[in-house]
Amino acid sequence: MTTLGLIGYGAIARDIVSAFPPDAVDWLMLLREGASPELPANVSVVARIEQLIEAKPLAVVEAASQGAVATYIPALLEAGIPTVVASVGALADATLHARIAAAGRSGGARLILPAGALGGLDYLRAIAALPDARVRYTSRKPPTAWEAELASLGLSAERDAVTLFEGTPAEAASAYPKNLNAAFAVALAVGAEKVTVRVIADPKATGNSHEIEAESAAGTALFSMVNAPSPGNPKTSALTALSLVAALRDLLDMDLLDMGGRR
Ligand SMILES: NC(=O)C1=CN([C@@H]2O[C@H](COP(=O)(O)OP(=O)(O)OC[C@H]3O[C@@H](n4cnc5c(N)ncnc54)[C@H](OP(=O)(O)O)[C@@H]3O)[C@@H](O)[C@H]2O)C=CC1
Ligand SMILES: O=C([O-])CC(=O)C(=O)O
Repeated sequence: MTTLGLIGYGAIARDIVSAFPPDAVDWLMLLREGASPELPANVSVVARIEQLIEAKPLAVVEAASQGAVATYIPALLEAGIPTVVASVGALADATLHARIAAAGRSGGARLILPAGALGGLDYLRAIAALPDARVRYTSRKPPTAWEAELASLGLSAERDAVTLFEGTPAEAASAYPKNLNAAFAVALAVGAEKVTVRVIADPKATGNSHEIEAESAAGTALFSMVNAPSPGNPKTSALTALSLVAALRDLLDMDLLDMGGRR
C-alpha cells in the first residue's frame, strides 16, 4: 500500500481518488474543519497539516484553492514531501512564490506544476528563451461557469459573448482564483511579461475552451483545447484531474502501484 496525501475533496480530488485502484493507495485527506463528505474506505481524514506530515506520504496533491497553496505547501516542501499543485495561480503572488521555492530547496522536495487544463506548455517553455516571444491566452467558458461574476456585474451572457477581463496573467489568476489558474500556468511556462490574457463568457462555448496563440522568431503556433467540464464543477475541465494523475504517476514511478492494466 502506498500512502498519498490530498488537500481538498472537490471535483478534481474525487476524480483523482477514483483513478487509482482502492487496494493500492491509502489516501490521507486534509479537509476544512467541519467538512464531512462521504468518503471511500481507503480515504481517511486528517484535521491538521502536522498530522499529514507525520504520516510521511510519498506525495501530496493540492486540489483545493489558491489559499490552500499558501497555507500548506511551504510546510509540506520543508518537510521533504513532494507536492503536486492544481491551484498554480497562487504563484502569481511573488512573495509566496519565493517562499515556496525556498521551502523546496530547504526540504529537498519537488514542487510539481502540472499542465492542468492545458496542453502545449512544452512549446511555450522552449520559446521562453526568445526575447521577442509573445503569447495571447484566451479562456472561453459558458455563462454557467461565470454565474456569480456576471451577476455581480449586472451582466448576462445568455445571447452574446461578454469579455470579462483583459490583462496580465497575475491579475487574471488573482481576480479569478477558481477559473484562471491556467493563465498563470502559461505565464510560468513562457514568462509572465510575454503573456496577455482574455476571459470570455460565451453562450456558444460547448466546453471550457482554452486558446494559446504564440508568435516568436521560432514561428507561430495555435493551441486550442475544448475541454469537457468536470461533472462535479462546471468551472473545471475534466482534463485537469487526468493531468494531475499523470503527474503523480510520473513522480512516483508508477511501477510502485499496480494500475491494474489502466496505465
Ligand atoms: N491548473 C489548472 O489548470 C486548473 C486548476 N484548478 C484549480 O484546482 C482547484 C480545485 O478545483 P476543483 O476540484 O474543481 O474545486 P472544487 O470547488 O470542486 O473543490 C475544492 C474543494 O477544496 C476545498 N478547499 C478549498 N480550500 C481549502 C482549504 N484551505 N483547506 C481544505 N479544503 C479546502 C473546498 O471546500 P469549500 O467548498 O468549503 O471551499 C472544496 O471542497 C481550484 O483551486 C481550481 O481553481 C481547476 C481547474 C484547472
Ligand atoms: O479547468 C479549466 O478549464 C481552467 C480553470 O478552471 C482554471 O484555470 O482554474
